[in-house]
Order: sequence, then C-alpha cells, then structure tokens
Amino acid sequence: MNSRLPPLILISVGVALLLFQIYHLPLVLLVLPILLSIVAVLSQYFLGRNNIISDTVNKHQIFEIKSNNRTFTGAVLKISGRIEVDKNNVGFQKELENLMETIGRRDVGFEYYVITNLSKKKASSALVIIKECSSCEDDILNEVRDLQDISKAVSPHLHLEISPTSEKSIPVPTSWGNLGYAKVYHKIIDSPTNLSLSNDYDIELGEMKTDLTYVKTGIKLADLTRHIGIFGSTGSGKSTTASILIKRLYERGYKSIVLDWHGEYIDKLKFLNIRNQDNIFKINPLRLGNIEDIVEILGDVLNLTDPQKFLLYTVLIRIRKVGKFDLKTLIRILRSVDETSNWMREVKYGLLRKIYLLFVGDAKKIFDNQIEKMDPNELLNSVIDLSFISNLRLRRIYSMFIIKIISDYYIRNKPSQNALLVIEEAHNYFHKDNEFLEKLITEVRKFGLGLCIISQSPSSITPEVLKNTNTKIIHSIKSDFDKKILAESLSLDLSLYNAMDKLEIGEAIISAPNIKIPVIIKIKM
Ligand SMILES: Nc1ncnc2c1ncn2[C@@H]1O[C@H](COP(=O)(O)OP(=O)(O)OP(=O)(O)O)[C@@H](O)[C@H]1O
Repeated sequence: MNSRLPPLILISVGVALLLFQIYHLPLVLLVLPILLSIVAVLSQYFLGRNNIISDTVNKHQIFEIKSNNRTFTGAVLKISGRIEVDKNNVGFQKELENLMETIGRRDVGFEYYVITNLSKKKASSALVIIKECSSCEDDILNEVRDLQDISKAVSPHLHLEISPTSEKSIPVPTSWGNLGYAKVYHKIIDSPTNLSLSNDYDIELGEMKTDLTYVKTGIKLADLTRHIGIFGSTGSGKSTTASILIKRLYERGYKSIVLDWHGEYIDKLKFLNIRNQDNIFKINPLRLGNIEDIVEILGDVLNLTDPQKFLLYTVLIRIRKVGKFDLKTLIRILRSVDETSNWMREVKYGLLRKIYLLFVGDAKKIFDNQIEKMDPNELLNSVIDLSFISNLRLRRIYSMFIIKIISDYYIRNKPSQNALLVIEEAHNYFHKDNEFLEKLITEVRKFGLGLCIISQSPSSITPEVLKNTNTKIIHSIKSDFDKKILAESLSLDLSLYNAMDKLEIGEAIISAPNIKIPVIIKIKM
C-alpha cells in the first residue's frame, strides 16, 4: 500500500474538523473532504500502479507481460555454439554477426534483443523476441521456428533453443549457452540489397548466401569448355569440390578424366575406372601425334636447351622415317649423330643424359615400345593415379602425354559430347610458358574438351592460363600473393578480398559466366 496514504487522510480529516469548529458548518461538509481525500489518494495509488508491469505469465515457455493495458508476448532463445568433432576453428562471432544482421532486417512486428549475461565468470547469450499481442502463442512459436531456420542457414554452428523464463520477472538470462562471448554491435544495417542473383545453372554445386537464406546455385554445362579453375590452400576443399562436380557430370552422362597427382580421388570417385599401378595405361611416346608437341613436352620437363630440342626433333623425324618406334632405336639414332665438333658432342651427350629418365625406374612400367595404338576411350571416365610414379619429372611427362592423347582425340574426332579433363596440382604443368599447354587451353574448347585446373598456388600458374579459366571457384586462400593475383583476375571488391582467407572449409567465392558478380557459396557434398 502507498505509504503516503495515512498521513494524507489524517491531514484531510484535521483540516475538515478545524473548518467545522470555526464556521459551524453542516456535518456533510466534514465528511465530503474526507471522502474526496481518500478517493484522490486511492486513485493516485491505482493510476501509479498502472505505470509498471502488472503481470508476467509464462505459458509453455512463452512469456506475456501486461503493462499500461498493453500486452507483450515473447520468448527467450538460448544461443549456444555447436562445435563439431572434426572442426575446432568455427567462427562463432562471425556467425553471430551474420545472424544479427539477418534478423535485424526482419520486419514482421517483432522486437529483438540479444542479451549477454556476464556472471559467475561465464558469458552467455540469448535472443529475446517480443511482440505486442495477446493470446498469440502461435505467432511466437512460428517466429521461433523461422528464426531457427534462418540460424541454420546463416550461422550453422549456432543453435537457438527456446528456454524457460521465470514467472514473475522480465526474462534476464542466467546461464544460457556455451558461447564464449558475444559482442552486440551497434550497427546500422543497410536496407536489404536487391541483388538479382542469377540462378540459371545445370550442375548444382551448392548454396549462395542471400539476405535471408541460402539459394541453390551452380554452373552451366555450356561453360565447361570455357575451363574451370579451383583454387585454395591445402585442406580448404578443392578436391571435394572437384569430386562433386565430376559426380554431378557423371550423373548427367558427361565424361571426366582425372589426372590425380597425389592419388586422392580414388576413394572419392569409386564410380570411375581407376588407373593405378595395377592397371597402368601404357604409352609409347614415339607414337604420340605430332613431333613438335613431344619435343615441347620433353623440352619443358627435362629443361632441354634449344640445340638439344633441335637434335631431338631431327632424331624423332628419322625414327618416323625408319618406322621403328622404340626407345632403343632412338638411342641408336642419337648415338650415330656425327660428333663433328665439341659443341655437337656436348649437345648430343647432354640430350642422352637427360632423356635417360625415359628408360629407367618407373618409366619401364609406364612406357611400352610394343604398343602401336593407344585408345583414348580407355581413359574417358577414369581416375589416373599418378602417385606411384616417384620421379616427379617422369610423373609430369607421363601426365602431359596423357593430356596430349586426350586432346588429340577431341581435336581429331570432335565427339558430340563434351568432357572434362581435371588436372590436379596444376602448377606442376602450367608454371611457365609452354606452347603445347597454351595451345591446349585456347584450342580444345572448340572441340568440346573442358579443363578443370586445380591448384593451391594460383600465383605459380601463368597469367595466360589463369585468364582462360572462365569459371573460378576460390576456396580459402592464405597467401597474400595468391589472394592478390586472384582478386585482380576477378576484380573482387574489398569485402570479398578480405573474406578470401576467412572462408570455412567447403565455402568458396565463385565467379562464373552465369553468375553476374562473384558470390560466396557453400559447396554441398
Ligand atoms: N564442401 C564441403 N563440406 C564439408 N566438408 C568438406 C567440404 N569440402 C571439403 N570438406 C572436408 O575438408 C577436408 C579437406 O577437403 P579436401 O581434401 O577436399 O581439401 P583440398 O583443398 O583438396 O586439400 P589438399 O590440397 O590437401 O588436397 C576433407 O575432410 C573434406 O571432407
């Protein structure tokens, strides 16, 4: 009860008695002011009481607050961070910011508060939602479900769970959640961007983030032959992305050939033929198409000097004339070259020393002089495991010969259906100018062969090759130099540039002819 009430009544009664004594007034005039005083005091008491919260009820974890004849209904959602067993570096703070930004743009009649409780040496956060309405439990539960869906999309590691509130108080969280800390920024949120994101794709790759949720996206089949580049630091998700792409192509009846530098696709692409050391695709290097390309490939990998390249060229022409396509004949012809000068002797023995690699060790497993015809069809829809070839130069020569066999097949036969040649650790091939590879990347597109170039070191790939990959999928990349090269090649804005090293595993910036501006997508396994 109001503590001022008794003295006021006493004063009123005293004044009335005084007036009664002085003016001999009728009794009614004594009672009237007393009654008026009591009414005034009581009305003040009751009106005053109406200014504070009159009641808080809690129905099925939904609270209701009545104040000044208005009713507010809401719920408290505990925010907790979910750490997955194999991921310990989850960006909770970034996800919380995403969530707040997204919720801040909602306009469905709710007020939202993020409350961070700091007590018992522990910080924890909760999202309080309130709407002015009564008997609207369903509205509140619907909003809770919507918020949980939004959270799943924009902050996959944060979990919103409705939690009980105390019956008689405005909800103030006590020990909610296991989130380390939560900063609630005073941020002015831009009005929702009206980005007209193109969603015209044939091969689904994942989902891109929009204002409120994620939208599925991918690439067009027609863009396969305009070549694809997949870049990212080790473990960022490159080979998983490539495998998803290959699998989706396979399901559509498209063929892929994977040059698997480290043998990491065998388990991922079990539905393709596996070409490994038990099932080697053998090559006769001397029967490979035009001589210029063979000289270019060997010259590049074996670091042949120009005179050595020329000598090799003349020897290969003589082999064709002789019609004996074996490496022994090559050595015999090379040995028979006149040593007319010291210079010639040096060139000849220098070349012999370098091509020695083609006759020893693993070369004996991968090259076969007896083979007359190599059937490229045996390579389509295959993973070619290169990891058993221990000499890296020999590994490069073998895989470049395979590239040659496949590209020659496409150029000559122009098969009706496009295919994708996936080149892992592409910096091992495209690190310096090489006429054969440059010709390859500019020409094969016309014949239905697309290249998918994968590398953790895009700065080691020649600018010409980088420029020729029209679709780029960039996973998290740490090196500033690599970031700069890619950002320049895509004209990335500052926010995407800054995001490049913060992308989570499986997230990537994608730029493709069917997607108007580069966006971040989450590749879906
Ligand atoms: N989109 C994704 N969704 C979920 N997990 C993923 C995704 N992409 C990759 N991962 C996981 O991340 C790990 C590394 O992926 P992946 O091997 O594809 O990376 P990488 O960039 O090819 O690595 P490296 O350069 O070492 O070959 C794997 O355990 C894989 O399962």
